[in-house]
Amino acid sequence: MINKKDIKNQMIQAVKTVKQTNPMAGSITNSVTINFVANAQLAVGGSAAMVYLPDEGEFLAKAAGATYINTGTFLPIYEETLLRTAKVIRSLGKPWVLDPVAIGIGSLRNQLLQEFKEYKPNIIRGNASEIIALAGQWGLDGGEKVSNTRGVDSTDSVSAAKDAAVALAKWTGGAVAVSGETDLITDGSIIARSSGGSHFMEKITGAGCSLGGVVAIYATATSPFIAALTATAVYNIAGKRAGDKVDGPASFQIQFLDELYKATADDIANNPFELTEV
Ligand SMILES: Nc1ncnc2c1ncn2[C@@H]1O[C@H](COP(=O)(O)OP(=O)(O)O)[C@@H](O)[C@H]1O
Ligand SMILES: Cc1ncsc1CCOP(=O)(O)O
Ligand SMILES: [Mg+2]
Repeated sequence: MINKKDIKNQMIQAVKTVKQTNPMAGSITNSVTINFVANAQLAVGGSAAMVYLPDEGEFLAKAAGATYINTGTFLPIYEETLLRTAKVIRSLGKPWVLDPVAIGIGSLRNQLLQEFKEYKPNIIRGNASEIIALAGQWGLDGGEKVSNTRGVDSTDSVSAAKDAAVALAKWTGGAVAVSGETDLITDGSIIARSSGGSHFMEKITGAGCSLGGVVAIYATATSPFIAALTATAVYNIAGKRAGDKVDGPASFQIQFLDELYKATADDIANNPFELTEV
């Protein structure tokens, strides 16, 4: 039986722990939004560190409470960096978040995303098209073998990605977060739908990437499902508040970081979400 009150209490605990302990999550992420990812992680109370090289990825995997891997832009060195980092994470049993940005573009990205199937990321975060494409590439229910991703933006609805998200969560034993106007988070048996945010989130680059980085910060302090739900909730409340105050994307980006910083544990747990069983 799902207990919403218990879930809210766990969210509150996760937010407070992060604000009190300033946990570090390491990131290997794309060069487009790397600065925004770090700023968002700091705004919620975490500590950020970004690297590109193999031994530095291994170092952060050991030093950090969780790791964020985002496949948005590739360099040849990533073949070595991503696999060596993932091996260390797995050997230590630490949580990590995969954001399969731009799945379907290029051979190295697709080869590494295939190899990650056996590394079972604790949290997979992506937009609907990326989640459907990853489930398809991994041969799981709800996926499409031919990726509909047009680049980095989604061409599918969040509800169309439900079966793919559930299948991915069952495969990893962790959680999956699908972003969009209403976000869907699942651990394979419970589905949470979190609402809020702003249409301006589609008009800035890095809303999704930075959400993934913030999921990694909360994953240092709580379970994959609560981490994904808490990060999604803070994005929805901060996005709503920022969107109500501004009239364009540039000021939205600035205001959004302020609202991420200002959101309290109660604000975040009280952002609307619905729970159902799979
Ligand atoms: N139309 C929208 N209305 C409200 N929030 C949105 C909307 N589109 C995206 N978001 C929010 O923006 C963040 C990033 O989601 P999304 O744009 O789907 O990711 P990506 O940037 O990876 O494609 C999430 O917090 C999501 O809830
Ligand atoms: C535009 C772009 N190109 C490669 S990665 C990237 C950023 C994608 O960011 P997000 O998925 O958060 O919109
Ligand atoms: Mg994205």
